[in-house]
Amino acid sequence: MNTSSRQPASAAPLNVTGMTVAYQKKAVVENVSFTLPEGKLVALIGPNGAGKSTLLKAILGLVPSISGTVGIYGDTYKKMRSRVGYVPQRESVDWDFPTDALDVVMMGRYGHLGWIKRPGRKEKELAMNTLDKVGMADFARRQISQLSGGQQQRVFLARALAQEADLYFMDEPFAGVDAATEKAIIALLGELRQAGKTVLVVHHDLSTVEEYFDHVLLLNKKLIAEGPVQTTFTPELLHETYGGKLAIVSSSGREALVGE
Ligand SMILES: Nc1ncnc2c1ncn2[C@@H]1O[C@H](COP(=O)(O)OP(=O)(O)OP(=O)(O)O)[C@@H](O)[C@H]1O
Repeated sequence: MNTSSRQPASAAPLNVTGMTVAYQKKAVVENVSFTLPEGKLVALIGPNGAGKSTLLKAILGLVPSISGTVGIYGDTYKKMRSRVGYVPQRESVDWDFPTDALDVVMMGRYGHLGWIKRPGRKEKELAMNTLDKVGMADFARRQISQLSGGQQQRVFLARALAQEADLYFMDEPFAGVDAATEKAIIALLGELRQAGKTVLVVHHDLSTVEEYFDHVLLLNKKLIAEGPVQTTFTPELLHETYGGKLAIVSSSGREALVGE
C-alpha cells in the first residue's frame, strides 16, 4: 500500500513553533509555540494589543512573520487551505462591498470548486442550508451593508461552515452581538466540536471561558501558558497574562474574572 502522500493520522490540527511577528521592527508576537489538540474548542485570550489577531493572521500567512513554522495536519497551510476556515474580525471586513449574504456564503465554497468552476445548484443549496443554520435564510438576498452587526457575524459564520473545514479560526465572533446571536454561535461551536472539528477563537469575555471552551491559550506578546481550561485558566496565570489590568469580581457567589 502506498501511503507516502498521506498524513499520519496523529498529525495535530495546528502546530506552531517559534512564531515571531513584528510591525515596523517592533515584535508584537514573540517566539510563540503551541500545538492544538483535535476536536477541541480553544480560546485565545490576552489583553488588548497582546497580539492575538496578529498571531492568527501570521498563521494564515496574512501578515509576514520574522520566524516560525506552521504545521496544519502535518503540512503547510498552503497545502491544507481547504481544511481551514477563517472568520475575521468584523471591523476588518469591507461591509460596503456590493454583495448579498448568499454570495458571501458561496465564497466559502470556492476552495472546493477551484476558480474556474462556477457554483451550481448544489453549492447554492448548501449555502442556503448554512444560512438557515445560523437563522439567516430570510436574508439571503439582502446586501451585507444592510445587515445589523450580529447578522453580519452570522453570515460570516455561515460562510465558514459552508467551507466544511476541519480547523477553524474565529477572531472575536462574540464581539458586539446580542444574546440570541451569542447563543446561536455557541450552539454552532458545540456542533463543530461534536463533529470532531478544532476551533481557535479569539475571546474577550473571561466570565464565559470556562463555560464555552475546553482549552485555553494565554497570550501577552509571549505565550504565557496553554492547556486545558481546568488547569490553565487559573487566577495566577491570568494575573501573569493581564498584569494589573485584571479585576476579580464576585458573580452569583462564584468568582468570575473580568478582563479590561
Ligand atoms: N498593521 C499594523 N501596523 C502596525 N502595528 C500594528 C498593526 N496591527 C496591529 N498592530 C499593533 O500590534 C499589536 C498587536 O495587535 P493585535 O491586533 O494583534 O492585538 P490583539 O491582541 O488582537 O488586540 P485586541 O484585543 O485589542 O483586538 C498592537 O500593539 C497593535 O497596535
